[in-house]
Amino acid sequence: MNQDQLKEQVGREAVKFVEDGMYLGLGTGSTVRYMVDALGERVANEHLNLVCVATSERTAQQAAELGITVRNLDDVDHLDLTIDGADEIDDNFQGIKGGGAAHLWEKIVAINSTKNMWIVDESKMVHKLGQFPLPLEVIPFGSTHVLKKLTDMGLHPTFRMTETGHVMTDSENYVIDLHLNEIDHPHELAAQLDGIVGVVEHGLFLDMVNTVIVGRSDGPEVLRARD
Ligand SMILES: O=C(CO)[C@H](O)[C@H](O)COP(=O)(O)O
Repeated sequence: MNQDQLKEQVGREAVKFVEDGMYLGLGTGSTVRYMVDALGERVANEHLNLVCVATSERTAQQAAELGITVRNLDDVDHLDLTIDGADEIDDNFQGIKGGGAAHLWEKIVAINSTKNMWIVDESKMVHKLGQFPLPLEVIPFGSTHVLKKLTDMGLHPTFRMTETGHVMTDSENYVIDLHLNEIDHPHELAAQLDGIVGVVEHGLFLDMVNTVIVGRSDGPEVLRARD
């Protein structure tokens, strides 16, 4: 099975956990895209009553086009479950997210969700975080000074760019990626990054996920991370 097939496999597996009446958070990314397609099929075929909150404009649009009810986070009082992708998950179920520049909204939705599930192909499972560049969402105003500070801290930052300029998030902020190779102490790094004025949010998602579904050639593996 290739990577796309594994992503589709976990996307389809994840929607089996969705129950009628749920308030559901929808993540962002290519794996989530398959999940939302599968969710749309269930909504259409089984007439499920769901209320969904999306973590990006992209996901909101896809879901709405499939006839899934999408509301703003501020218009719901709770979320039962959020299903999202991830860029890396380590042996302790700590994660890096933000490859799709959506980690700010993803983290806000995640912390307001009773349960969180991540769906990944097996290439995302690592022993130690850090091979994947760690994304930060930063306020454009003064961001070159934030970049310099991060450089001085030895964190090897680069702005995430397109051919035409800065990658912009849905909140119209920039993204800086930290090229770290290895993150020995994720909690300490998270605390350091939380203290930098101008950094809105980082892509370390620590102690957050309850269930991980890993796509493997011999079938999806469901891992329980925490209650
Ligand atoms: O954090 C994310 C977006 O900000 C995504 O969940 C993450 O990048 C995984 O994406 P994909 O499923 O396309 O590999």
